[in-house]
Amino acid sequence: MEDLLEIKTASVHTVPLDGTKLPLMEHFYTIQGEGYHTGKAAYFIRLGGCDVGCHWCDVKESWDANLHPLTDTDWIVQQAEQYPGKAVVVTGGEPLLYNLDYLTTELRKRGIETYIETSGAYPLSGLWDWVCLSPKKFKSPHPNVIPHAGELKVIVFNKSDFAWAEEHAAQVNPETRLFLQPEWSKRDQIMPLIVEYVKENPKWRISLQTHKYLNIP
Ligand SMILES: C[S@@+](CC[C@H](N)C(=O)[O-])C[C@H]1O[C@@H](n2cnc3c(N)ncnc32)[C@H](O)[C@@H]1O
Ligand SMILES: Nc1nc2[nH]cc(C(=O)O)c2c(=O)[nH]1
Ligand code: SF4
Ligand SMILES: [Mg+2]
Repeated sequence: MEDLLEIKTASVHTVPLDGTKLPLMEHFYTIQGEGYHTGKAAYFIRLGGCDVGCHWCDVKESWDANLHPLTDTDWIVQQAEQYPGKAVVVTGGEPLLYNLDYLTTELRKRGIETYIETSGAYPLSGLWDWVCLSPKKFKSPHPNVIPHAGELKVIVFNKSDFAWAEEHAAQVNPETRLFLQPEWSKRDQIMPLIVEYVKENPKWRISLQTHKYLNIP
């Protein structure tokens, strides 16, 4: 019994606040599938841990940070450096749970552009060339993230999400690019509504999860 308890206790991460270690779920070089940078080669860093609780989340395996090994940030940066595409997408889970200053500083020193996918549920850390803010009903975005959004990418699960998208569009900068992305499991029902909505409200663009159609990570 005691052994078990010890193992359980030892598996709970204490993530250093200086960002020199991060819980890494997976990392892969692929094509950005969504949003403004769709089609661009990028190295993805997926950090474990999220408490936002979107019922339709397509990476629920990321939620428990303790399942994902605490990894030296220097090692992560070394992996990113090996690829010809000089852009990194930091995602999760919710990457803003962690201090991303060290990770992004080290990436930038090596001439790598830094992009983040975030719900904005926690304050912004890190130096970013592009912030994709995808706000959620389940935990509102932190006010310090909103002005940094290069793009606002709202997931449309039902009709009421259009009005909700407009509420957030009213809060971002006038230059922030606006995207509506169908929730994957509802795409067949929702896509025709998004098409009609964008034709009537052309400040919005459609974002599709193109990597899922291409069968790539
Ligand atoms: C898995 S999340 C991780 C980053 C961050 N937690 C967030 O939600 O922005 C990456 C992107 O996938 C989107 N996403 C997650 N589940 C989805 C689904 N079922 N259909 C469409 N987009 C989804 C999120 O809104 C976000 O833009
Ligand atoms: N190819 C590809 N593009 C993506 N854009 C955002 C993703 C994410 O899960 O954050 C993602 C992803 O998982 N794969
Ligand atoms: S905030 Fe992102 S990672 Fe967290 S549950 Fe929602 S979609 Fe999934
Ligand atoms: Mg994804």
